[in-house]
Amino acid sequence: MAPNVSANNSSSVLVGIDFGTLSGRVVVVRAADGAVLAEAVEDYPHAVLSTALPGSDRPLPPDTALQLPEDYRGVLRRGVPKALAAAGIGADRVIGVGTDFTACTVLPTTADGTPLCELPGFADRPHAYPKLWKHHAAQPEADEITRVAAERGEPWLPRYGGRISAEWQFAKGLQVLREDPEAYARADRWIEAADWIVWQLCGRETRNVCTAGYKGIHQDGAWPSRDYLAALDPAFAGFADDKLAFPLSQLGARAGGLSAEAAALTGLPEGVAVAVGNVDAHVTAAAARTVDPGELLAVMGTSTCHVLNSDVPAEVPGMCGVVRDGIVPGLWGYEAGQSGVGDILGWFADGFLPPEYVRAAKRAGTGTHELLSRRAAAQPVGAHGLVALDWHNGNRSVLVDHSLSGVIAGATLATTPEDLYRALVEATAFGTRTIVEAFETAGVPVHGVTVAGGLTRNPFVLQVYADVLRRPLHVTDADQGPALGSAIHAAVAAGAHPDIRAASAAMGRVRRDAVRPDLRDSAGYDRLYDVYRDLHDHFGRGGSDALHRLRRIRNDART
Ligand SMILES: Nc1ncnc2c1ncn2[C@@H]1O[C@H](COP(=O)(O)OP(=O)(O)O)[C@@H](O)[C@H]1O
Ligand SMILES: O=C(CO)[C@H](O)[C@H](O)COP(=O)(O)O
Repeated sequence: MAPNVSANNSSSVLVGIDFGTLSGRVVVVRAADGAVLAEAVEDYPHAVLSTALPGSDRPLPPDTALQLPEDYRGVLRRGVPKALAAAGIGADRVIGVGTDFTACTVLPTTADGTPLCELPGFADRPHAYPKLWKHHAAQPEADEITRVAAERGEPWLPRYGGRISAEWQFAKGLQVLREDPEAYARADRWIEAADWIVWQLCGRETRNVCTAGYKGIHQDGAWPSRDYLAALDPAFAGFADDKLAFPLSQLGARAGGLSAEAAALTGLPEGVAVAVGNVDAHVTAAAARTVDPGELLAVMGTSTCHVLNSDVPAEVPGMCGVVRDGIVPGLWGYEAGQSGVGDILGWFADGFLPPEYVRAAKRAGTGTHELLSRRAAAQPVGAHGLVALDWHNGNRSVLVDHSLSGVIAGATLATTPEDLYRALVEATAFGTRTIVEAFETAGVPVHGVTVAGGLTRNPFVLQVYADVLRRPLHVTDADQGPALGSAIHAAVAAGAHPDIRAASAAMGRVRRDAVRPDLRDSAGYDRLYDVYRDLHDHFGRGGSDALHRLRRIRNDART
């Protein structure tokens, strides 16, 4: 039964669910003003499958990153009731639910949405599982997709900065065709997890303009032509028509009502509005109030996504994509990104510290990130004599090459862990500066920079970014920015606010100018950034193919 709470009732609440890389986060939010009444985090029991499938000891190939659909359902089954209980409110006050997902996280399903990996006989086939956004094993297919598109002068290629990423739908789909043609043939649908989860909630398939545009190659109302796909592989000709095609829904629209099955799973009332699916970064623009042209949002977590609206389409070399209505209906939405940010810091802080650092952090009652940040912050800019390249998870923008890897230049016998940590933080900030400059150089103005995501909890990281960018940073005032954004979209789908802009103004939360640059430090960072640019172009633009050779040597040795 639909609840008896009207859309504009002051007691109405929304549920927003953010499906992240390792967990799902659920928030319960007041429709009137966006106040977060409660939140719950539900870890995925199987996290990321990168070494073996559950119950198997057969090693997965390098750069594989898979997940389990049942872990996503667990967030609905356990996370939603937990958040409702923590809010201490009756489920009958909920008028809508909105979701966002990492992307491109994509899975093969049957015509009724059953994931292939759940069919008898498919549990031991890696290509039957959802491929997480950071599954980078489809780089050869991505290179081929780009090369053939460039040769044929496909008109959509400049909308993707001139290169199609290994992370996106077509590269991953072509990899399945090449490596497991039976699984490819059995998949009736190839669907973003962002749309699959909405299917689980309202019992019918929908497809959103955001993932279709950025992660699929849907531009100006069309998918890539059959001719183009056949030029990649005759067996791939029907990929878009057969497995992707579906009428696209605008962001903020109502995908349907919550089904009886999903109501039983979540404890939410049957029939409440379910918002159209969305991507974690793009949905956060509503929470961060960055829905107007020129307001760049950097969602800084495991990776960083940069999203930005503009009145005009432009060709920005190395961006992920520009999509009409891709963030907010009526504007051109741009996306760029860095595939590793928090993950690079975590890789170092969790794996490479001498025991005395771990003990010192324990004694101080903090984590290793806090200890390293405090020690690194005490240094003058440049005192470590280091510059790093932030490519430990490949380069998403502006080089679009996931065969690249990390570099640290300048290490000596005097280099300390806090020096290295600082150099890695700076490298990620330089990566963001490279992206901001690419937008501006291409004629897409960046008036302001807002940051969101888990890394905003680290004041040292924020200060480095403000100094490197020479700009004040606005900081999203919500612990779970994407989940709040999803709740805002749910409010629009439920009719509590007329559109995303109005809902963002009423429910979004941001601290303007929360971090100001120290321009003396900016001058020091400019000198380091010059070195970063040199190394970036040397290793990333053909000066040396050392990183590609190392990747080949690694893959040969492992196979
Ligand atoms: N204090 C910290 N400073 C910098 N990075 C951190 C800190 N704590 C955790 N991280 C990193 O932040 C990332 C998690 O970010 P978060 O936004 O919470 O998740 P997600 O990107 O999955 O949404 C991890 O990669 C982790 O290594
Ligand atoms: O590319 C994306 C969005 O377009 C991914 O969802 C994102 O990079 C992964 O997000 P997170 O770092 O927050 O886990």
